[in-house]
Amino acid sequence: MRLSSILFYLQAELLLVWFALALFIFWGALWLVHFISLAYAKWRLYRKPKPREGLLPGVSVIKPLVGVDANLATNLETFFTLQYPTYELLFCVHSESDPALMVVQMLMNKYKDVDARIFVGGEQVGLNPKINNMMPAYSAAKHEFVLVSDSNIFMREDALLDMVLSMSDNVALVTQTPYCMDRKGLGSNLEQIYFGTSHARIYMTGNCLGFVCSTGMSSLIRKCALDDVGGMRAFSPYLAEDYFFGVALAKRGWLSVISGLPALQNGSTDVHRFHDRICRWIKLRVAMLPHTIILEPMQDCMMAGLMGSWAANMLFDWNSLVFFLVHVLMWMLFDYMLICTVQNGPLSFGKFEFAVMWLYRELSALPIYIKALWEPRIRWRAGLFKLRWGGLIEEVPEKR
Ligand SMILES: CCCCCCCC/C=C\CCCCCCCC(=O)N[C@@H](CO)[C@H](O)/C=C/CCCCCCCCCCCCC
Ligand SMILES: O=c1ccn([C@@H]2O[C@H](COP(=O)(O)OP(=O)(O)O[C@H]3OC[C@@H](O)[C@H](O)[C@H]3O)[C@@H](O)[C@H]2O)c(=O)[nH]1
Repeated sequence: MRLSSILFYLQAELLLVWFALALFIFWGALWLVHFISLAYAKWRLYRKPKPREGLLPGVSVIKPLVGVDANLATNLETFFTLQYPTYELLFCVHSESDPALMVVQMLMNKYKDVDARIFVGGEQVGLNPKINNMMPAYSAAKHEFVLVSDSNIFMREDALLDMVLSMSDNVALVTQTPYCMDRKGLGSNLEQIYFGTSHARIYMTGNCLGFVCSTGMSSLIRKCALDDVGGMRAFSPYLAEDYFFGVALAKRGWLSVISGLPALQNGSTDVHRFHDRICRWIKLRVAMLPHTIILEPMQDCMMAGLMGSWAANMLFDWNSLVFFLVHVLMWMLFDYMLICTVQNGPLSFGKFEFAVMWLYRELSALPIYIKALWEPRIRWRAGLFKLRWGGLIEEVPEKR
């Protein structure tokens, strides 16, 4: 063999070793994320908030609604029975014909002494339909804090108090960590496992390390701080208004924190709808934060296992199959500990069912990710959208 060929092979080998080392360090960092998320969840979730001196501030609760599902009445009723001294409920629907209106009216008749109003038709301030829907309520909100709460949220009686008590003087945004109520059905269980494991891991670590990752299904906002960055209307060019609230507030030096109680999503769902929603969220993240195009699939269990086992084999000659299997088993164990912490009580499914559904979710993560990249258009309720890099919305006209 010629000297130049030997040198070429040596250089290629060295490059591979460096590449393997980088992957191995990344794999190690993912385990650090596991530890941080578990420790942070144990520290922050379900801890008793410190009582506040003086009067509790008033809260305007904005409920954007579109249509009805089997649990809507139950979920909305929990807002009429909140244990909190001063709050108003502001229900928003796009049109007079929305069936959610009847549900709200029925509840308003049942709880006549709760301060509640309905806003119909929204205000067209931009392309984000949720913002358009909420705009009249936001303009009419009379309290110092605004709680944006999606239609599928079930509130424990003490949840609003818990959120307000998490709001200190330097904080402008308190989000409830997205999680789920115990529900029956494969779709609901998969959703609960996703939010209690993969999502919670990043949400806990992101919040612990001060990254903006606000998922706004249940978020308490200091109204003067949001007004200071342009009010709600300023975020109508974005589909992921919740994330951009967090970014804008952080730029002004405000902190975002999580509350002690997680958000209890209690909409009716199935496997198909769950996948669609995850797919839609991936499209949002890819447009807003292009670096997640590579990072996101790499931080999933299976992909991380493949990378780690190849790197460990390359660097230390360890058996790849054994490494991969131990990796998956340990990852599942850490995820189980995390979901138990977020649940703070027994799960509604057994350990074996957890293992099977967790495996299915992890194995489907990459195909769902590829599907999301394959079709960049986003269907959200009645609208069809496309996002430009940076997260700005482009409306896509429906084909007739
Ligand atoms: C060495 C470890 C590297 C880990 C990098 C992780 C990169 C992000 C990968 C996956 C994202 C997972 C999902 C996070 C939850 C987002 C849920 C969501 O999409 N919500 C949208 C709808 O409500 C919302 O509009 C968007 C919110 C923005 C999410 C931003 C996610 C970035 C989080 C960064 C945290 C990094 C923590 C690890 C640091 C070592
Ligand atoms: O056209 C719409 C669509 C949705 N909405 C409302 O927006 C809320 C969230 O809608 P969905 O439950 O369909 O969607 P998601 O749970 O995936 O929302 C999530 O992702 C997109 C972000 O903008 C949201 O803030 C976030 O909660 C609901 O309360 C829904 O009623 C509208 O008011 N109008």
